[in-house]
Amino acid sequence: MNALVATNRNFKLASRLLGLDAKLEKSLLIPFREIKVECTIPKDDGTLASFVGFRVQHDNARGPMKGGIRYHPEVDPDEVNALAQLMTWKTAVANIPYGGAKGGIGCNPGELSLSELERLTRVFTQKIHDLIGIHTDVPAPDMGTGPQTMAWILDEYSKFHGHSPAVVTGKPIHVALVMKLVSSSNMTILSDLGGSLGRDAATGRGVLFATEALLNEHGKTISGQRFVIQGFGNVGAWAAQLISEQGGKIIAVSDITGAIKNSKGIDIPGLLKHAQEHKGVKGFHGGDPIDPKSILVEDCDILIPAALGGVINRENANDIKAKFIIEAANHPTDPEADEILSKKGVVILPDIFANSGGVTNIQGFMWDEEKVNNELKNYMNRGFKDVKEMCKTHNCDLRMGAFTLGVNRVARATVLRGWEA
Ligand SMILES: NC(=O)C1=CN([C@@H]2O[C@H](COP(=O)(O)OP(=O)(O)OC[C@H]3O[C@@H](n4cnc5c(N)ncnc54)[C@H](OP(=O)(O)O)[C@@H]3O)[C@@H](O)[C@H]2O)C=CC1
Ligand SMILES: O=C(O)CCC(=O)C(=O)O
Repeated sequence: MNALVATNRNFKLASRLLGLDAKLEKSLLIPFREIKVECTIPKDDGTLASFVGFRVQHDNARGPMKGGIRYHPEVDPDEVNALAQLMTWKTAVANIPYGGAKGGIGCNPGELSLSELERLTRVFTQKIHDLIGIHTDVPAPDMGTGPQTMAWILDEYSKFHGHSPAVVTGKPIHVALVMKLVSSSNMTILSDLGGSLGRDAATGRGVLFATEALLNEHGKTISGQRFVIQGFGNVGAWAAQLISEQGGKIIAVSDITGAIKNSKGIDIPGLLKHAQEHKGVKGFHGGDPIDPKSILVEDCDILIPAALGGVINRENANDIKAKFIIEAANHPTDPEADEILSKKGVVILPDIFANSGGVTNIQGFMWDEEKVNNELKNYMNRGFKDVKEMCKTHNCDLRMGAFTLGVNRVARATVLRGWEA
């Protein structure tokens, strides 16, 4: 199902549960602004390459819009629209004073050199710089982008507006981190560009805290549970590392290069090293290769999709064996799959809560990492309690609990601000 159709459907279900006025519903659904720009760059060999970049600013009733920028071949306007809308509900679920936005460029970052990626990022920033900013819209990393991308945006934006470190979040902590030469274990507290300690791990750490909160409610702990993770990038790899540190057994992992399985539990630090050295999980000797297409239906307790959207759908929902699905990716589950899984008794922790750790990690105080992580845990626990409260009020599942929570908060802010021209 098209990502926007699916997201709109969930929004409308929540709107009906809340009894929102039809005109308010319509106003919440239409994005504040949609930007589409042409980005042409000279490639390293002197030829030209053209790409299309998008930024959809969905809603700013609760504060400046906020959301990642994705570099991926499948980026399309409907998907960016859906992801922007999800950001609006996500920031509201997290109860932070931000709205929602999302951006992306249709490109394959793996096929571009570092200098080509830098040129592309700078051209994109030139095209959108007057529409983003600390009080309007604050980008961050998403699939295919990271701290280095944010540093280039900061630099390009600052040429037009003066030094503006707060125009993006997810900035590098230290140049060595950008170059991926250090890991969190020996992370320095130097912050060359004002990056927040813990942001790199924040989404994965939020996934850990969200999983703990859910399991706790079911009388379980992370320790001893069998996990399968699709995607071994920023979110998937951090989630894997942190979950395995808590005694969770990661039995299968996949990325674009392939998938590996080890029923006794994969050595995650070993896999991280391998993936860095070989640009992917393929060829790791600590497990057996399996068909990446089967990763979502592997026998496990907890499935964590941490890559693309729409991967859990009516084609595979019936075959899923996990008892819990933690949506680290954005909109990994189609509404049709939601229905099938609900009938099977599978509990789904929805994206707009489960992966909100990244966007929650905004602070300008240069807190130490322990303080950042403690605050994140508090936010995630509070969020889970709030979502459960809405489930009780509206007699609904966790996805609708999160949607009604987010939509209600945004609707209230919208009504309070009014429409007078
Ligand atoms: N970064 C963040 O802070 C946040 C991200 N998210 C969401 O989490 C998800 C992952 O984002 P992030 O970790 O940042 O992205 P990354 O680009 O860092 O990692 C994505 C991972 O998914 C893998 N992948 C891509 N396509 C496939 C596929 N078809 N099958 C299996 N694996 C695949 C990639 O493989 P390879 O590297 O080999 O291409 C990579 O391992 C996205 O849905 C994103 O929107 C949500 C909240 C915040
Ligand atoms: O940190 C942010 O602003 C948003 C991260 C993001 O894109 C997401 O949560 O999907």
